[in-house]
Amino acid sequence: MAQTKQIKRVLIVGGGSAGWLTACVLAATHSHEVEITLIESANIATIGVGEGTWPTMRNTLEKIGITEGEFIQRCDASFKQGSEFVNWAKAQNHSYYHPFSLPVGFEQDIDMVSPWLTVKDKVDFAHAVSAQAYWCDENKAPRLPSDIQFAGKANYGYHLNADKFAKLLKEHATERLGVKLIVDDVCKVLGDNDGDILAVTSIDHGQITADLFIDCTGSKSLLLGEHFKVSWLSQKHILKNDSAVAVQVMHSDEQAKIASCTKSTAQPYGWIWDIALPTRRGIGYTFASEYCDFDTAKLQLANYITDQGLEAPAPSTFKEIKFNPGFREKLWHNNCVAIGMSAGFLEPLEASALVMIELSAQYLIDNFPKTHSMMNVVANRFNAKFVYRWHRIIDFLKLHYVLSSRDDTAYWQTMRAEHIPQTLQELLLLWQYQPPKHSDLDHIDEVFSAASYQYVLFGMGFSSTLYQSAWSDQINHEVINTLFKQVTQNAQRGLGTLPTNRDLLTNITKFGISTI
Ligand SMILES: Cc1cc2nc3c(=O)[nH]c(=O)nc-3n(C[C@H](O)[C@H](O)[C@H](O)COP(=O)(O)OP(=O)(O)OC[C@H]3O[C@@H](n4cnc5c(N)ncnc54)[C@H](O)[C@@H]3O)c2cc1C
Repeated sequence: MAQTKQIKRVLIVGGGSAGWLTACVLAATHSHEVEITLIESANIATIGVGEGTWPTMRNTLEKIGITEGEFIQRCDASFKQGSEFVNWAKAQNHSYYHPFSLPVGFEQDIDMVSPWLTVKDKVDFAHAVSAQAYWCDENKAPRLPSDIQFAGKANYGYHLNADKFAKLLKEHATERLGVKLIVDDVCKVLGDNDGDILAVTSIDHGQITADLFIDCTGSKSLLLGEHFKVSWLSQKHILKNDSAVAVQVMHSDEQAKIASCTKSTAQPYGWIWDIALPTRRGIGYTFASEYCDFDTAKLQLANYITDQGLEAPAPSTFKEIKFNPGFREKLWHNNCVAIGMSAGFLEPLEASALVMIELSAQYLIDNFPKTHSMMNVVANRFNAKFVYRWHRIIDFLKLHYVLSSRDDTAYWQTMRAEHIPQTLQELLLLWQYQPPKHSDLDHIDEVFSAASYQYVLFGMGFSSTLYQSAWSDQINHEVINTLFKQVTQNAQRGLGTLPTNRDLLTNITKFGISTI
């Protein structure tokens, strides 16, 4: 392709959450300058899981023009305020929150960790620094019925039905944003003389040409993986989970509580996610096949479900999923960029996959290549940024295992002790002397901020006697005590005024959400 050739036609291959989210984001901002086509197969299923989002999804929905009311109603969605981790630090009677809102004082760079350590036996870290922890205890929604769309009393994301979400995005992209849809199977990828992709060949539509190709074909990665042979960097030595069983479970009754955080409960060979939607719960066990087979995992999952007072569904409805945790050595090669599972996937912990799709799509629209020569520069910068991000996600996920004192199986012993990335080892050493702060991480737009590290570190029971001297010498006690008090006052106010997730969602079904 000539270096000055303009990029006018984009072909997105694959219509899962990655394909349709990317199509919407791109079309909402660039449809006047580029023609956007998406090809999806009617025969190859989407992965059909991925039901927890980050708060970034509010911004994404607003940007692409889907109202919050429509999204909630169409996707069977509920409000998510963070994650609860049960029995990760030890095998029994332990839980902590990683809420989405920042710890009080964090934005002002006030160290709340050192003073909290002096009272840590009375209150856990999340409840000391975030009202959101109290609201999660009571399954509260993060917003009032009168709040305008996408606004709330705390930072929040969503739980959703993945199939319904992809359907809504598809409808929005094709009916409102002008994305052209081709339903067909891609059977071949054709290269040109410069090594770029010239076209994909599909069974019924023949050759489909474009200037830029976006590989959203999931773990198949037809373009970047199969055609360009860009290596998959497996991270299984660090994060051993490579399998999952997922199932949909009915609520015990129509008025059952809808938890406002993802509940992640550690198991002998992995962990179980539990996501409550208005009509059902999505529950699954992700585990390491090196230590556990599907039958054992299904049994442990069924036990979890019945322990929750729910009826275990028929064994035939348990969906088996296999994946190889990792990411591609490059995410953008020549005129092809991979977004979604084709680019990478580590494991469901902390729901970092959809947000990587949102970040990739955002980067693409912020730096949309106008010509082929610009594309080379954008590709290099994209690769540097996203390879860095994959490494930081690995660090953060590994942190959850490294800090565990579970000793019940070889799985936990290995996950805790082996193959800890050097960057994480250094941070853990640093944090023995000082609590995590913004400047400990290299980028201003880190996927996981120092606040998230604080929640997980201190939720898991990490402690240091070295911080306390700093607190007693330097910190203004009055300011700190006022901030701690602010948290409990805010928590009490919210407990008195915020509806439960269930009540708010019922209200939204009847009255919608104000858009102005
Ligand atoms: C167990 C598990 C739990 C997860 N939980 C979460 C979570 O809570 N939060 C989160 O953010 N993420 C989660 N994820 C990740 C999330 O599911 C994915 O990132 C997301 O669904 C995007 O998938 P995708 O669109 O890349 O791939 P897919 O959904 O697999 O879509 C691939 C698309 O490519 C099409 N395709 C493939 N081959 C061809 C062909 N030859 N021709 C035409 N089309 C083709 C398919 O038809 C399909 O439309 C989870 C993943 C797993 C495995």
